[in-house]
Amino acid sequence: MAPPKRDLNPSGLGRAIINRKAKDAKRMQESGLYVTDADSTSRLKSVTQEADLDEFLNTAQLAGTDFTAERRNVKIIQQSASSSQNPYLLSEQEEISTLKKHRENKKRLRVPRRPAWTRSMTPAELEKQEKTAFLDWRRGLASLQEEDNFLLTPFERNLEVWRQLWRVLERSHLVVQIVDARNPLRFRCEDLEAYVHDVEGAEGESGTGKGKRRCLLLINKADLLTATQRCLWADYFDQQGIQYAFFSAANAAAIQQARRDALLAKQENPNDEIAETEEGGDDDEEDSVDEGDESSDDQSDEFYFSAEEDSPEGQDPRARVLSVLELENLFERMAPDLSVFSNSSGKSPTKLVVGLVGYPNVGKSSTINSLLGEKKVSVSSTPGKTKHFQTINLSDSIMLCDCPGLVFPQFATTKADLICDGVLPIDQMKEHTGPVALVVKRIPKEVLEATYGLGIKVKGVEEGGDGEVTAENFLISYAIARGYMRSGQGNPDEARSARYVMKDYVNAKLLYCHPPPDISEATFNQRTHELAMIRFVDKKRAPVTRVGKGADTFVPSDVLAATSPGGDTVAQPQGLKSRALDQNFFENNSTLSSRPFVQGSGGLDGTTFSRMRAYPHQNAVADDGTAIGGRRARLASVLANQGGVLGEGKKHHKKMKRAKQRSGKGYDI
Ligand SMILES: Nc1nc2c(ncn2[C@@H]2O[C@H](COP(=O)(O)OP(=O)(O)OP(=O)(O)O)[C@@H](O)[C@H]2O)c(=O)[nH]1
Repeated sequence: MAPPKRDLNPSGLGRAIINRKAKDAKRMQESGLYVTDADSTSRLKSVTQEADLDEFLNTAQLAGTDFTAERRNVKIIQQSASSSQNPYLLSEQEEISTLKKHRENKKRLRVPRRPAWTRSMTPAELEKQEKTAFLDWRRGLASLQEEDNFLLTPFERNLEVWRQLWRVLERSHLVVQIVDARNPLRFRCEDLEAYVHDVEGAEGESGTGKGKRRCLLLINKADLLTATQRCLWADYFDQQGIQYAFFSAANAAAIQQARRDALLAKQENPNDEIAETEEGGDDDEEDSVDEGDESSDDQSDEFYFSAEEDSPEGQDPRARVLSVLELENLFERMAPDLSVFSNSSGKSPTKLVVGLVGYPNVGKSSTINSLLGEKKVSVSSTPGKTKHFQTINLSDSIMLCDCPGLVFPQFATTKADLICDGVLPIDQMKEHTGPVALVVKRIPKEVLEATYGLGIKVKGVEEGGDGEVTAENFLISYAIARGYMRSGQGNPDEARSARYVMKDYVNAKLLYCHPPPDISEATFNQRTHELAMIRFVDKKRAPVTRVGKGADTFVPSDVLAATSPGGDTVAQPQGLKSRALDQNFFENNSTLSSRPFVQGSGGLDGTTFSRMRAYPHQNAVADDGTAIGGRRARLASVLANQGGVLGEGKKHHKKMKRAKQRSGKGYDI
């Protein structure tokens, strides 16, 4: 008898393992991780946050040696004792002591230096030397983080990106550090300025220009500051002996666009008189819009302040927002003598090279585009768009050198702060209460309400609150006004709302500017908030508000809210009458309490709202509180549409049997 045939099932375990291995290898190749000889594009991927395993493997790879892994000790993070204090933020006292520690340890934060090299070195030797120096640098920062418990910015961890910076610095004669005007000190890297003075010449021209390079701090997005704020910053930078200039790439681009439009109109109607706009004119009027400009959903492209330009502060030349021509002239004025950069054969550079460096998203590409007067460098609101340094001829005498955006190693107080500054990406935000708590602390309630057309209910002392807006009650009001509900019980989706709010904050729709040290935050931002109120004065308010979290605390606006003189519906503290009304409503309509409140006319067909009818695909909760889903939910939705009732179990619905009808007599209905 022939032996039984072996089962040659091609989809067996062996094949599954092979497939999985092939897939994993492909994924790793595509992600640029776990490969030792990656191509140039994946090597240039900016790495600012690494998972523990990635960090471990990358360190091992940089070291190029054997390693032993040590299990880390578990750290227990204690929550703050005070209940009103957000555990993800620092208390006032903690913040003071943390900032003091930062000042004391400032010198330990360094930009990685390119090790000295000679032409006689082989590429392999050079590579090894750079990797070793880089690894030492990373070890120093790791000790700051782990042994001294400092929180650092998610600094760039890819050696290849730092190499780009080294090349830009070597080529440049003037290094322009671009910072965001809303928080210049967050984005200014002091050690970079120190490094610029140590940089040797390019391409092995050792010694050329060492100590001769110049630095300029370009405060971009200056349209977001008032003239008074710019003056206060000017005072601070003057005291510190820092060379600075205010610029607004957005304003410059808007002026250029207006000029192009005017030219186009002139070409179409040659007989029309068109007022010329002077580039680099003496007044700031041209780069301004009316304060009461129509509010829009994306205000990041607009520029804000104009009225103050006529004030004494507006006349202060130090606070002036430079035009494109003025900036170009400033580059030339600040340029060092180029003959000191002459190479070994005595040849001096013919063009001034201006290096532009800074954090991602501070507006380097926008600044270059405005200098060029046309789109040459792609601009994006996603940080890290510029990947490779580029050189661009600005004129016969100036060449620009654009560096990829780099997160420098700097101290931070909390992760929430880093999200607010746009340094940590919002889409990867895992905890939203900290950043939003900072937003509600920085932006007054009236401004939040005016910006979004909301009425935010705050808890008074008798309700267990402190009368201040919390992240939670702001997000709930926002979610309800926008209709952002979580599937399931229909509770407000705070996490989703937080993402939108944080994007508005980072894009300056919710505007807050950090003051120079020792200046009160509230005083510094007072005018900014007043202007925001003017901008959003006509915004309509949402007619719904809430008093607490969860379906059982949702109440219709007409029960809780009082109508303001302007006709808007705003929340008022609950009076006795309202409380009695509430009690009556919830106690006598207990079945209603498990239903979400929906603004407008009840159900989709104008009748009472039924989640089954509105969202038959979603999980639902039966009256007894048990979850119903899948087939049962679908069935329930059909029944609800037919006016039927969901029974106890499956059996009851097998056939629509005629059930015994009760007269209702004997029941107390
Ligand atoms: N309000 C205002 N927004 C600006 C200004 N300059 C740039 N922005 C905005 O800031 C964002 C980032 O601008 P980019 O020019 O792409 O920034 P970048 O520094 O080149 O970014 P990377 O390519 O990531 O390094 C964009 O949304 C710009 O519209 C400005 O002067 N004022």
